[in-house]
Amino acid sequence: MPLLVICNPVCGDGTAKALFEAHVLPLLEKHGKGVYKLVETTVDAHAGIALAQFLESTATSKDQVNVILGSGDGTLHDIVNYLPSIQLTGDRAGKPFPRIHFSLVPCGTANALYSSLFPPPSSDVDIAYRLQSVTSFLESKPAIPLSVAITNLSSPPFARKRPQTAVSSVVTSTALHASILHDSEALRKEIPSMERFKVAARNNSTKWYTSSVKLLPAPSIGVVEIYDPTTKTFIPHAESVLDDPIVDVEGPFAYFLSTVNVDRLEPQFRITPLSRTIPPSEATCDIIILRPLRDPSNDWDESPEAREAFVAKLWLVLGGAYSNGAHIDLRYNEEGEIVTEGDGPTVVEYVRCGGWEWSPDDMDPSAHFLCSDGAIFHIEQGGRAVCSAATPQEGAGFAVYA
Ligand SMILES: Nc1ncnc2c1ncn2[C@@H]1O[C@H](COP(=O)(O)OP(=O)(O)OP(=O)(O)O)[C@@H](O)[C@H]1O
Repeated sequence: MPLLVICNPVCGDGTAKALFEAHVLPLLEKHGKGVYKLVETTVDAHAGIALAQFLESTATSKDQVNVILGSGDGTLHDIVNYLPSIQLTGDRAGKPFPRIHFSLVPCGTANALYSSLFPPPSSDVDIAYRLQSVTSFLESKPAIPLSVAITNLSSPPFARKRPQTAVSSVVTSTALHASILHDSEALRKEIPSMERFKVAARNNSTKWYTSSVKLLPAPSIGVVEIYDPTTKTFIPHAESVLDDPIVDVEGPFAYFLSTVNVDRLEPQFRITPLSRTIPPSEATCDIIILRPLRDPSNDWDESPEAREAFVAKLWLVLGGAYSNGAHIDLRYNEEGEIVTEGDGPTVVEYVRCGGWEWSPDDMDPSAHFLCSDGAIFHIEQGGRAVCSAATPQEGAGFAVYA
């Protein structure tokens, strides 16, 4: 079975190539795994094109295809977006794509998927930690199918345009997370370090995002589920029943972030922790929603003062994600203080469902950003984003050694 190695030399701290030369390639050789082709990506989005060319040049192979991928999440994103958008030519023309099995070597900045599959013991990780997915491949362990979240960004009906599609294997977000990713890119020249994310977060901390949201059930469950901190389980959402399962959620929103496959976006930032501790039985989106007007101390007040007052609560929630996902159990007391006990309203709504729709208010430009695995998209005026989770069929799609 031919083996393709793809390495992004510019991801993370730029040491992927050295890591491959010193450790990954010798390990493959030691196990008799001849590398059919070694690709160092030379430009943005190169990985998907290289994999498509590889598939076309190995058309006789009926087996699954194995790829060793040295990168962060963005390079995987390039692949999962490019392949479904093309038709293979040559001997593969008209034939279905084979299943593609990835062995991940974490070389990026955040490595959300890898650190979700292999939670790091501490912030200091050694070579053995980084070679676990390759080792699983070498030990012929089964690969886990990757779910994807497919988001269609549609224009207003009168525009008569095809929707734009974004495929995520990690995160799809709007509101604060999308704004941080958007603004930090603009700050890259001025602040090349990771500090730019902190600056972008501070600059956006008082923003609330106006949008209408619909939560859609996963087909086999039939209703939208919500996490209940009392029972520590997902229960049917109070507004979702089998014959009327769609839940309408009104903003404003401070945070709206949806994941597939991962419980964290960085090694210690467990934003959707239950995707690991209560794994879903089918492809679902785990969504964290923070709506400031749920705060009992807020009397439907959207003034600048109310937004300023909420910032400390926002940081408490995000701090909880850094404390092993503790934010999902936080509640408000009657005074609107955030507490860890009692039976007050939960601070975040942690939803598990089949998909969602985000229809931003035309008057709120910041609500029009959407982030798909770090790539930023813009929802047109009058348009909306519709996201649904999907799992590949047997023998197709993407899988990863874990
Ligand atoms: N030679 C190259 N020059 C410039 N960009 C590249 C090159 N090769 C790949 N890229 C781009 O680099 C981007 C970032 O890669 P990736 O996300 O894998 O690393 P990261 O951002 O450091 O990690 P993470 O996503 O885990 O935070 C990808 O979008 C990819 O298209």
